[in-house]
Amino acid sequence: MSGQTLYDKIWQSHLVSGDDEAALIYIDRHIIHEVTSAQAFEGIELAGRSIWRSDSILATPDHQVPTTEREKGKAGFVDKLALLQVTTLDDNCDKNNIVQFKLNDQRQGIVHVVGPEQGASLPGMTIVCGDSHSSTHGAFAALAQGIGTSEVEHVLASQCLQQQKCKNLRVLVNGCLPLGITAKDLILYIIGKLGTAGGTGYAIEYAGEAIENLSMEGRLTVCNMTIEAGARSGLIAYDQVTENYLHGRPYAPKGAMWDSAIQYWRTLVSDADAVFDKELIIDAKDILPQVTWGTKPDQVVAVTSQVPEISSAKDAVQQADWQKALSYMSLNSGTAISSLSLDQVFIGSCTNGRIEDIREVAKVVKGKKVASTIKRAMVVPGSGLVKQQAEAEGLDKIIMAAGLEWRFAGCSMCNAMNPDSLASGERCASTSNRNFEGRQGQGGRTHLVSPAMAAAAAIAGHFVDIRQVELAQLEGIH
Ligand SMILES: CC(C)[C@H](C(=O)O)[C@@H](O)C(=O)O
Ligand code: SF4
Repeated sequence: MSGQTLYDKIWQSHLVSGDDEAALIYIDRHIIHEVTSAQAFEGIELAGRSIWRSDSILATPDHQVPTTEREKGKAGFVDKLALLQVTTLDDNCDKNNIVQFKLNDQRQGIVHVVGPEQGASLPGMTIVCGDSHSSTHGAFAALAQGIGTSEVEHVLASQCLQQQKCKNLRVLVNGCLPLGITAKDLILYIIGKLGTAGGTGYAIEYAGEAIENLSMEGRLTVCNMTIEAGARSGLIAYDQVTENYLHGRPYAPKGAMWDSAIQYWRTLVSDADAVFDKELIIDAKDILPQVTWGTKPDQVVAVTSQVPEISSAKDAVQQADWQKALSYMSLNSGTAISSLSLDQVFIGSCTNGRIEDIREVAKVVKGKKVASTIKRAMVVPGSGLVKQQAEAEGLDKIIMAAGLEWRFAGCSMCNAMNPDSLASGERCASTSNRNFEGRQGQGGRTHLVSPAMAAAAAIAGHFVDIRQVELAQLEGIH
């Protein structure tokens, strides 16, 4: 018999009953936010049930919170429906003894930034959240996935989830990422290769030298966008990087508990003889800075290339798809990506709202000014603690001196469920994860990029090859 994959190991240790087709798995950690939990709590109440394990739940409001004037608290909400959602989350958490980092708590932030930074997302855990980007937490060698509101209710009531087992897909990234190429470029490149449905039915394990060399933040970025390739879960093996990151975090085990936890965590790797159902092998040195041109995350090219020719699409279906995307994005085939001028720049989200991302941005914009043609460029930390850390390092000052706005934590313009959005027709360089039609505001046009690429675009007013910027910076130092 061959060895087990990391996914198989966690699956097996959480299997309560059933088989691969219809299983019941136990859930260790449940993270909730204001958008997808209200109806679940209501369902529980109507059925006369109670919450099975309140201490497995961590809550924070993120999607609908305004990112300005946080000092006003709830009086800062213009949208009364958004306020009702946040207040309902407060009520549900208070009533059920659920830990919540409320609006004015320094620890508030985007669920997928908060869980990891608190050490609430731990290796070997099954982690769910009523949110599609829950795959993020799999970076800790955990089985993490997004669930729907009815499943949120199921987990609240029973601590279990009904599941069909996934097949195993390994994405092996050999070699080292070249200068200027980040985890974001890597995952956009992978999605470009896999396609938005390439991961459907699979749990993806990312492995190889380039993955091992990523920081925990970078790994979170990679796992975050797994859902954009159609897979619900993305995982990365446990190693020293994972261990160093978790040590001392508020929710991580302490003392003797830590010592025994790491003994178990160190087994959370795929066995050398594990068999994967499918494999994608990538050479890290082939990756250039990525920019999406269309309305799906797999419609992506290198910053050095052009908007593709329709005739190069693989079939008639894709041709029609590309045509539609070009028309929505107001682009012509053959246009150089670097010639696209931008109206707005958004830096933040659960993909790229962590401290390392903000450091990258500060490095690029330091001593420079946002181009006069850019209407607005904003940096939105993924959590209050990221904001606090950035301010302690003086990054906010550098960012504001360059003319970018410095906001309070939340999802912000990632999906515009709050006051931050694009106006119709505006073109935006965004560090978020989705470029769907209307995602950042009705008629808005989104190009997904890395934080450094977004920052460089804010300064230039159009896309530039970050490798040139970084080379110039290096030459400036010598
Ligand atoms: C609001 C929520 C259900 C949604 C999701 O699950 O993805 C959001 O986070 C998003 O990214 O669009
Ligand atoms: S930052 Fe964006 S992708 Fe992440 S949870 Fe919020 S809306 Fe969803």
